[in-house]
Amino acid sequence: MNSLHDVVVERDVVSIGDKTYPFLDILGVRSYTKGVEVVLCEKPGVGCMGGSGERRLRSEKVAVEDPSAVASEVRAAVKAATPNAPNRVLVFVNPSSGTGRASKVYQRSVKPVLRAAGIEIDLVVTSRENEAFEKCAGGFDDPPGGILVVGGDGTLSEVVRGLVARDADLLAIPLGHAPGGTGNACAQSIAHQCGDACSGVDAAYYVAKGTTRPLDLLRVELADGSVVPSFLSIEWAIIADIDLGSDSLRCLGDARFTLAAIYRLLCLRKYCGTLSYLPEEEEEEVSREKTPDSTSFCSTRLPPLAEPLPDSWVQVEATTFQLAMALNLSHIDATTLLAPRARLDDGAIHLVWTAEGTGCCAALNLADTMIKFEDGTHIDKTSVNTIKCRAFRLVPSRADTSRLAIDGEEFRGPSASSPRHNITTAP
Ligand SMILES: Nc1ncnc2c1ncn2[C@@H]1O[C@H](COP(=O)(O)OP(=O)(O)OP(=O)(O)O)[C@@H](O)[C@H]1O
Repeated sequence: MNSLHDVVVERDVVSIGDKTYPFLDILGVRSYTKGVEVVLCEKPGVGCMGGSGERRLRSEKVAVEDPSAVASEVRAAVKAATPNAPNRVLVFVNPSSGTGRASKVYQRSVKPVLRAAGIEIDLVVTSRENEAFEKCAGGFDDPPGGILVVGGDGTLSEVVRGLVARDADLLAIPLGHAPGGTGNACAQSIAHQCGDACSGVDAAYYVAKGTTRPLDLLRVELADGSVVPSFLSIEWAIIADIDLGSDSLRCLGDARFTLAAIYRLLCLRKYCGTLSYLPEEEEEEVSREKTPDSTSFCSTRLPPLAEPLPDSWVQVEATTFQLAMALNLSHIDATTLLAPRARLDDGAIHLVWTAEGTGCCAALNLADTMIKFEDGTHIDKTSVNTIKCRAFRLVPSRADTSRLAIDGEEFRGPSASSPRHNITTAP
């Protein structure tokens, strides 16, 4: 039997000898004396087509007459089936993420997948805060075919901000997030929407295959005139206090959020300000000033912060809040499904707020709301308001000392003067 008979290429599958594999499951193939070894990355039990279990790496040997000819033919067929697969990927590993979890995820899951796919790895193990930001903001002589963050949302946020600071066109480089942090909201939201497992192997697999999905980016204008990109969330009120206030408990992993939530519920406070939004159907107002030759992130315009909002905006009646946050993605960590209807590229901001009072009843109701975050059923409660909008403006009252987090990182505005935040989507 010659090599041509050893390989039969069809639309979605390739047969080697007496074995048949979907192209999408094959990461690589190498020849040895008596045959070829096929490296596969499959969903357990069901091949590449279904199931939500974590993908697994395995290899299989198949005896063939002309191993090197068969290996080259299969490689060429796989390449043709995945034309966007990158040759080189920049990988950021934050060794401090998730109390050291990221380094293990890189060694055990990410590196073996990228290596098996024959992808060159430019590895940056961050040694301090802002290193990923500076590396991306510095630009690339030879831009990588993809960037994979092995860490948490904070490291991913540094990469996004760095790319935007350098040149918003760099956002065209595919980004991946291998969950190595504490919250891993981005990886979890992608897995939730795609019906996949939230795992390092899955994230590396999609980067290796060049499989992408568009993701909206929010443009946040702060009172000091700065503009910050956001892919995940804008937190204010109790959630910001829980998230930022538990930073010193990072060593506890996920448990830090539970402890901080209990403390905040026991010492419930009011958060004062005004919240206005541009309803989802008012799309034109945000998009009409986009110029055709620049990216939407840079060109989207909102009413200046010093100016009143047009009539098409809706002002929320309440002026004291407990919960008030905006989501671009469904999750804010692995188990908090705050915006169950959010899709990666729906062009909408999902606002969630409650405006109860203080005291025991309010605390118990809020505790019940937070328990329901796990499966997203909080949106069925009458005390929880959820709105899909195109843009919103948050103006904390002058006396309000609430913290503001963008993608989980604290941003301090010049709160003494005019603490306003103007936020829009740039899908
Ligand atoms: N070597 C390092 N030592 C300490 N901090 C670092 C280092 N490298 C990066 N950082 C900083 O660590 C911060 C937190 O990292 P990251 O968000 O990845 O992990 P996490 O907080 O555990 O996860 P999550 O944000 O998903 O909850 C980042 O904002 C980054 O600036």
